[in-house]
Order: sequence, then structure tokens, then C-alpha cells
Amino acid sequence: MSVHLKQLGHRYGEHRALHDISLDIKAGEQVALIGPSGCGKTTLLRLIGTQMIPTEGSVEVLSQHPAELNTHTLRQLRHQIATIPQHLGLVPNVRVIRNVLNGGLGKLGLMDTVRQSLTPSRQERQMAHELLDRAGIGEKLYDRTDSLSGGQQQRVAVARALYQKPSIILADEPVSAVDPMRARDMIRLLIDLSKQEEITLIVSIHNLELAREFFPRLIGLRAGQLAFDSAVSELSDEQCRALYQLDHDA
Ligand SMILES: Nc1ncnc2c1ncn2[C@@H]1O[C@H](COP(=O)(O)OP(=O)(O)OP(=O)(O)O)[C@@H](O)[C@H]1O
Repeated sequence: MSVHLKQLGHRYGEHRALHDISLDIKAGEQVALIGPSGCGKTTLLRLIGTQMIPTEGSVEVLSQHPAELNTHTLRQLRHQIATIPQHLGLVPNVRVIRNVLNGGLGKLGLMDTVRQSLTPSRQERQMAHELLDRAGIGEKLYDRTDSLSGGQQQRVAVARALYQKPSIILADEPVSAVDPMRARDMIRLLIDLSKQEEITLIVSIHNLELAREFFPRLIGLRAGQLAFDSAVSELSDEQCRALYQLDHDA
């Protein structure tokens, strides 16, 4: 099992962002998190990504309880989880290869980090090139990152995630800043890679059409609670409408 959530809840101070979420996500699944703004998608991704410890219930990721781990084992667990944040988190004024190699930094000790930053080995460069190729922009290896289009930068973020050799990829709204064609390409890329590499993929996404087109399983959140957890084939238009409507009326 990749993710096991049991009566998970989270409060920011007095504010309850998530409540009573129980679900399992198997290794290699592709799951979309959907729901209106503020329903708790990012909070859920942060909890699964072990960036926060829940205030209620439990999170088990790759058969481990983050709350029970010491710094070293928590770090090891985090190596296995790649995160693609909403604004990608790329360093803009360096070459693309640098950003891809940054995906490996968490695994390296201090000396290797310095060595890799100054003179990446031939093998490291080759791997970065291969991953960029898989993301469709191999020729951009030595371009400056901020000279790339938004869609190309997304692909750099995907290559950086893959460089980490993760068991899980978490992507928070990876397509909110690009046009619909690029959004579709990006989601297709993530889904294809997840299938080929058997990486569990969990994506929060505002675009319901894309979610329904590409993801076999959709989890709907409404006001911090589970509205549905459904195979796409069993999800009705009515359920999707209600997800957004109810929150709006509340
Ligand atoms: N650091 C924080 N401190 C206090 N409240 C927070 C914090 N982060 C999020 N919240 C609140 O928790 C709730 C859930 O937020 P979250 O960002 O998880 O929602 P979301 O579904 O990802 O929203 P969006 O789609 O707009 O990104 C919201 O009401 C938000 O205002």
C-alpha cells in the first residue's frame, strides 16, 4: 500500500481544514484530488508528503508512520516521495540540468552535494539528459531555466521529480498556470510515466474535465471532508456538480 489514511484530520489553529478522511491508495495508482478552492487538497497532499504531521488520525505512507520516525528515517521516507509544487519550485537563473540534478540532493551528503553542484559526474549528466528526453525536452539540458516557456518548465519539474527515483509523485495543481493544450500534455505525461515506472501519482487538479479524462480514480473533497472516492466510470455528472455547488451555497 502506498498511502493509508485513517480518520485523518487537520487543524490550523482553530480552523479545521480536514476532517475524518479514511482511504487507501495502492502502489502505482493514479488518483486525482478534486474540489473547490479551500476544500483541503493542498493540506492533504502536505500530510501525505510528510511535510506536516496531522492533528487528528493517522497517515501511513509506504508502510511507515511519519509521526513515529526519527529525523534520519523521515528523511529516507521523504526521498521516496517527489513533490511537484504549484509554482514548480525551480531555480530560475541556472541551467536546466542544475534543476534536474536538484532532484537528487536529498539523497546526498554534504560533500557529494558540493561536488555534484560544482562538477556533476558524466553519469549524473547522462541521467538528467535521459529524463529530460523522456519529458520531451532533452535538447534544453543546458538552456537557462527562465528562458523556457511555462510548459517546458513544467517538464523540467517532472524530470527533477523522476531524478529522485520516487515511489510516489505528489503534484499540487501542476497545470493551473498553462493553457488547456499544455495542461492536457502535462497530465498525459504524468500519467504515462506513472504507468511505465509504476509510480503512485496523486494530483490535485481544478480542471474537472482533465481529471475525468485521464484519472481512473477521483477523490472529491468538500469543506475538508470526503465527498466521494470513486472510480471515474462510476462517477456521475450530478456528483461532480454537487461537489462545487454545495460548497458555493454553504
Ligand atoms: N497555513 C495555514 N494556516 C491557516 N489556515 C490554512 C493554512 N493553509 C490552509 N489553510 C486553510 O485550510 C483550508 C484548506 O486549505 P488548502 O490550501 O488545503 O485548500 P485547497 O483545496 O488546496 O485550496 P486551493 O484549491 O485554493 O489551493 C482553507 O480554508 C485554508 O484557508
